[in-house]
Amino acid sequence: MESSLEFSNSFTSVSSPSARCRIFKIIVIGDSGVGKTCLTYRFCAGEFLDRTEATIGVDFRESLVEVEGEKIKLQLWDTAGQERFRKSMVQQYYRNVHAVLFIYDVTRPDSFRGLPAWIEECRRYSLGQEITRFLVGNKSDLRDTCSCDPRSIKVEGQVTRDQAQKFAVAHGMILFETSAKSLPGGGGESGGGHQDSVEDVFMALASRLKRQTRPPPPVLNNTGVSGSYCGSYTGTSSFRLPAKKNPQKDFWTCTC
Ligand SMILES: Nc1nc2c(ncn2[C@@H]2O[C@H](COP(=O)(O)OP(=O)(O)OP(=O)(O)O)[C@@H](O)[C@H]2O)c(=O)[nH]1
Repeated sequence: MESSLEFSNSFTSVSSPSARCRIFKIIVIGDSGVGKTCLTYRFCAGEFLDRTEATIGVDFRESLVEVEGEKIKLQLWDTAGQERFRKSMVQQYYRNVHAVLFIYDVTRPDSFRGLPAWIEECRRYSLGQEITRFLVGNKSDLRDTCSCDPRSIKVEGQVTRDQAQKFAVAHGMILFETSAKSLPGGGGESGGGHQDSVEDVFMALASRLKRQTRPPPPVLNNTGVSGSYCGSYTGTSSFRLPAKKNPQKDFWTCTC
């Protein structure tokens, strides 16, 4: 059967013949509706995506960032939270991953309680604590304002930073609380607690990945677009994975 590659993009591409960059594959996972699409879109497109539909399969976004003079490409795999939209694709998600972002919604404890299942799924695909893992509580703009110290008071119906921090430590993750909706610089403090910007989260991730000394596993070029889009761009795009397997290529570095 021929590959059924569907690809549409909204990249703005500035070619840069001499630039070399490392590419890191990051999968973004968590329950449906926690804001995976909004977070990745916010980082890549710089704005809040007002209307979203449940992701089917995977959406694919990329952003080229610069960390201490080195260009790094973050390839974000925004995966479907709903089981029925994941199914046959799951194996592809977990191949050659450099980092995992576990997302929950700070206003939905059920999405926090769902995290062990996502960790277990990662473990089944051999992604353990040796992989860079960030825990991201999203929708902090919706956190109830409370004059009390949010680290010690459990706000009914919400996941406190303290709970999340304990979970993060127990699972070798770094915790961020953020909002895909908040305006940059608007509301750094939410409910008396600290709120990270979406940019902070992804730049911290890029920094962390940059420091990786050993070459990460190669990124599978499922889309066939990585090579052709190596350059200076950020963008957002969706694709369906090919129906048949593509040969793996080493995209540890690319010459644009
Ligand atoms: N207030 C607020 N709403 C948000 C935020 N992030 C996402 N949302 C809303 O939450 C809903 C779900 O967001 P999505 O980004 O589609 O969630 P998802 O995790 O990608 O969902 P699936 O694709 O089903 O896995 C949408 O209505 C968004 O507008 C946020 O930071 N703050």
